[in-house]
Amino acid sequence: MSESAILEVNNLYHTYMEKTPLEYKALAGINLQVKKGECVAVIGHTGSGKSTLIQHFNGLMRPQRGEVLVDGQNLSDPKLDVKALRRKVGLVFQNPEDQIFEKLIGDDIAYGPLKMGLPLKEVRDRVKWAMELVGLSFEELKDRVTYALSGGQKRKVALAGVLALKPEILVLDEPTAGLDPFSRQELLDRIALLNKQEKMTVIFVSHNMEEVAYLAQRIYVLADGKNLIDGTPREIFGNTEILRRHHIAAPQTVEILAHLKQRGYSVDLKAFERESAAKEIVSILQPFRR
Ligand SMILES: Nc1ncnc2c1ncn2[C@@H]1O[C@H](COP(=O)(O)OP(=O)(O)OP(=O)(O)O)[C@@H](O)[C@H]1O
Repeated sequence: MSESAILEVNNLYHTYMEKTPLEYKALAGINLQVKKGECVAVIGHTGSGKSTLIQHFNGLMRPQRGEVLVDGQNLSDPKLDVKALRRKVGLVFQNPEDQIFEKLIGDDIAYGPLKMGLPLKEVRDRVKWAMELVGLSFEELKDRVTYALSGGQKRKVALAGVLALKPEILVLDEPTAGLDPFSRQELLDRIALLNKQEKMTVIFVSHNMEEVAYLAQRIYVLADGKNLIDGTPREIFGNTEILRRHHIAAPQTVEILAHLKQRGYSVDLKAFERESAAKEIVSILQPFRR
């Protein structure tokens, strides 16, 4: 394990339904390294293996070949303490319904901390902390039933349930899928806060390049269960050749800057962050003449 990596994947393979007519190679030699405190996005076309990969991070799937190391611990170790691993690596599924089991919101979020054997006072404090972190009012919502929640609220409850375990690494599969633009931005801001203020390492899967550009410090691009490329958002989104060759959708700002460049304007394609892109656009406007 390299010194600063909190999570490392070396040459990981996974084949579904092996040795049956439905055999499918979902991962075919993936390598990935995430440093403590980083926010990393995993992108790639549908079926490229993203969800299969991240389910290895908390021991939900075990390596068939290759290895996954979390904080130096090899997840193939037969003596692996899965409970301790799941406290360290919190995985929020694509579909929140898959991880909400209790009738009341407060009970659902308290489930993990109670299973950890924490004292009731600490459980209550954690539930309150996690709910407020994701923007759910503890007093108003703790006794409300989970089945009556909207899709966005369910997503927040599922996230709070994982956060209540205070994981060091937060893994999110399509965190904002199905949310309206306001709730999406709100949740992205909460995730950014967890990464920056709480120093949580964040790994997320997304098809939404605006959200990848907004959150990620580094991006891994997968295709057919293999690594295609990885780099900073500037390296990936600023390289139209890479984007075109690998059919990666670009954030809107990159599209606008690329159109301007095609028309002969001198703009920096790497300036894709909203404020930098706005500056690039303003810089090419003709001076105002009376
Ligand atoms: N339980 C399973 N049994 C058989 N094949 C599976 C199973 N789960 C996934 N696959 C296949 O493995 C491949 C990778 O699936 P995976 O869900 O990891 O892709 P993904 O990149 O997360 O896709 P998406 O972006 O659509 O969520 C897909 O072709 C999928 O059909």
